[in-house]
Amino acid sequence: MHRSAPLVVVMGVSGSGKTTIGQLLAEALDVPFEEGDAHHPEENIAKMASGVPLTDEDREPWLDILGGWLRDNAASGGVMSCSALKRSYRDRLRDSAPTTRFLHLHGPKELLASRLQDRTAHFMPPSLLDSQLAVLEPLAADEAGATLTIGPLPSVLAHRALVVLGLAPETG
Ligand SMILES: Nc1ncnc2c1ncn2[C@@H]1O[C@H](COP(=O)(O)OP(=O)(O)OP(=O)(O)O)[C@@H](O)[C@H]1O
Ligand SMILES: O=C(O)[C@H](O)[C@@H](O)[C@H](O)[C@H](O)CO
Repeated sequence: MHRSAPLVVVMGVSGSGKTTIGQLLAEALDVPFEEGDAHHPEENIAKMASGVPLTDEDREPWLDILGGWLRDNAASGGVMSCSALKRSYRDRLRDSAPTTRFLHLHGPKELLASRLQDRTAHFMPPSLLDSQLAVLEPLAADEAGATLTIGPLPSVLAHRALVVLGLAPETG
């Protein structure tokens, strides 16, 4: 059976595990992984590091760069981490790459906060979690993709991701 190349954006608020799960998923699919945060303009990183949330305008040029990466990798496949907090942001990415599927990593605030507290040497301060959660528009039923709750181990989540996204190897 013909299947189009897997093109996945792992989305969610800060600390939800986008990078961790995205890397494992890319490995399992044997496609490149791209860290969305690596494409933020320096001003965006400085803003977040100083404890100020990004605005729609701050995110626009960044989303366009990420959309370009998705477009360039649509034929061969890829996995990218990107918070993609709002529906309008995801629409913007889909405009560039219509076959994009989203994996939304979703979890309780307490768990997210404890992960951010434990994580050192990262520009994103735990204090921005509230603003991330306030802005988040969960993946809607009409958007291609799936949502996973983040409690289990990364390897378990990556395996579940393959299944819920319909990307697990066919059997039989
Ligand atoms: N399923 C998991 N179980 C336990 N710890 C996890 C899990 N997923 C991620 N972590 C840990 O939680 C922290 C946040 O994970 P990660 O950096 O992957 O999240 P992120 O969504 O990419 O964050 P950000 O967007 O802020 O960069 C890391 O220290 C990571 O090791
Ligand atoms: O849209 C945003 O506000 C940003 O992409 C953030 O989500 C961070 O870059 C990321 O979570 C790093 O911690």
